[in-house]
Amino acid sequence: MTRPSASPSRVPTPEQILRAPKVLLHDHLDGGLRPATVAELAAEQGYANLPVPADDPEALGRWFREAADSGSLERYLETFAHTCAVMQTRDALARVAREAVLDLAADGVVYAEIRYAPEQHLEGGLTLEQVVEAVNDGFREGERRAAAEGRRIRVGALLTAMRHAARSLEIAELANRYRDRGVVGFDIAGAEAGHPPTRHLDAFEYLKRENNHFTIHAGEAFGLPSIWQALQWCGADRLGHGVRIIDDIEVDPKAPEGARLGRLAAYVRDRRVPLEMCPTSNLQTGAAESYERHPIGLLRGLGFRVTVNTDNRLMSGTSMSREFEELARAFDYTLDDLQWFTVNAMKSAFIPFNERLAMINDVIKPRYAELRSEWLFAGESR
Ligand SMILES: O=c1[nH]cnc2c1ncn2[C@@H]1O[C@H](CO)[C@@H](O)[C@H]1O
Ligand SMILES: [Zn+2]
Repeated sequence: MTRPSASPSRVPTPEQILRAPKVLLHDHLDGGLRPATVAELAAEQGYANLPVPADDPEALGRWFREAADSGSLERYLETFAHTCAVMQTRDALARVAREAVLDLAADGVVYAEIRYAPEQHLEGGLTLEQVVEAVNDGFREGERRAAAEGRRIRVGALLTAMRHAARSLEIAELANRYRDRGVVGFDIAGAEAGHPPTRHLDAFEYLKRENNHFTIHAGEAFGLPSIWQALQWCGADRLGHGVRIIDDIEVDPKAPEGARLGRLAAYVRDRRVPLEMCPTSNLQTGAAESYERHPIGLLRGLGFRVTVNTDNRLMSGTSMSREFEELARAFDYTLDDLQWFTVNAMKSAFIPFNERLAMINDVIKPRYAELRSEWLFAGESR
């Protein structure tokens, strides 16, 4: 049935996108600092290696975006040395965590899983446990303050192990110890080429025995073998990025669906494996050429369980709203499409099923319905 007014099927305005409830599954704590916070923490702590003088946060923000805009994941990752450097104390970690929650809430995010690697925050003498507790405290404080401002948001932590290092089992155990205390799952990140996920099999097998959840960065800088290992050897619940699954899909207008799926792509789609896609980040690391040519358009059309994410808000100068705006512009997405991405993300979250369902039915759908019905009252129908 076509709708009586063109409005609901139009590309939503930035203001509508901002107000739409959003769900974020892939966001790095050490990739989402406010530039001014990086500058202030550096000044406070006497960190002298910032690439730009600490009294110019705007230039600092620009530096992060430009340095990350490198065309390679390895160079992109070098910028994290500066954010991690100023996140080595309890107070700094709690502050960064609190601000992340407030920034997401202000952007209309209602549920987020934020990840970080505890092993990268030990230089100031904190233990792994103290790192997790500092971040948890910051998240809870952020939730309280956001609620006091009328923006309710729920946040869970994902503990990341660095794939080039050898602490993944230890971090998996840490995630398991804190699983009912703010931590909802586990991840591995870092340079992909040369560091296959199977190096960390003991960590994944441990988490499976504990009935815990994990996602794996795979199919970003490296292709199908990485995705295949993450799913079939490691047993990942979700894929971080996963964009290279496109290599197993052949576009063919004569095929029934307009494309032919290889065995792995078919498995990913048919098993409803959630793909945590991060379009802007992919443009920066060279994993995609442009928004218009980003694989998300094809994958959404083929019914993969695609979600939209920010990855690193500082390095990509982005937000959930910005990612949605770019995609809406590139693919003519309507509020229905944005709701579809959002429901996909909520279905794929690592919190209990009843809570995911309540978020979908009692928060996400009613608010999208409200947004979709606004045209009725805008005078356009008369
Ligand atoms: O897109 C990415 N691919 C792989 N690793 C990443 C990406 N973004 C951030 N990190 C890595 O994850 C660590 C913990 O948050 C960051 O310090 C960074 O090294
Ligand atoms: Zn990432």
